[in-house]
Amino acid sequence: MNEIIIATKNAGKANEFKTFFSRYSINAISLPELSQEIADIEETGTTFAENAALKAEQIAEWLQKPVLADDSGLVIDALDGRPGIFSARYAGEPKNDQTNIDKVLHELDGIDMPDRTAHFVCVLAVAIPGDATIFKTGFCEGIINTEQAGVNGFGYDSVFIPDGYTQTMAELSSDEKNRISHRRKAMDQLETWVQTYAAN
Ligand SMILES: O=P(O)(O)OP(=O)(O)OP(=O)(O)OC[C@H]1O[C@@H](n2cnc3c(O)ncnc32)[C@H](O)[C@@H]1O
Ligand SMILES: [Mg+2]
Repeated sequence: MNEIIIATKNAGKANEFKTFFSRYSINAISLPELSQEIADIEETGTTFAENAALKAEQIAEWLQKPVLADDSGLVIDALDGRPGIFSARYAGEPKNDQTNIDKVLHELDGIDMPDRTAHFVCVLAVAIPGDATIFKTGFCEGIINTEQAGVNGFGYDSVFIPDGYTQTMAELSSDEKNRISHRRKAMDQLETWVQTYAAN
């Protein structure tokens, strides 16, 4: 079976990519599954694209193989776009989904539903040794609930209600999330590349 390395240590993301790539009979392999230990890449960029490129290009260089990286995050309008590129570590080190959620809910305290609009962003970078890096972006619009609900997914899913739904992303099945998510939308943009890769 064809393989692709996914430059992530986030198990939630990795599982979503495994599902997406299984449609093309491609085995998506995340960093903790490799036999060699891969050091953390510092996400020093100022945009999702810069951080996605840092992750994909450094690991493609080390492994001399095509590598896909995902840099993603939650952009909340009432917080001037925060946590944005800082989503993973919004409440500081070590990164922790629950303390990040607590911080966001606290900062939105007193803000009514219509003003709690937000969107998830996913930027994918595909780095191929010797080639120009490819970038694709996807969005998922919604609102931040006043309380947490649901246990599926990861990150901020338990407080994010996608537009057109009454449940949080964490109350949706993984199939449903994978149909509407920012990550899925970005993967849809990458479809032509993935089809070519699968055929080789
Ligand atoms: O860098 P890698 O190793 O891929 O893992 P990470 O978790 O640090 O990933 P990012 O740097 O891209 O930060 C993304 C953060 O944005 C949030 N996030 C991204 N996609 C999400 C999703 O589908 N559902 C909920 N939260 C998400 C979540 O807090 C992630 O930790
Ligand atoms: Mg990260």
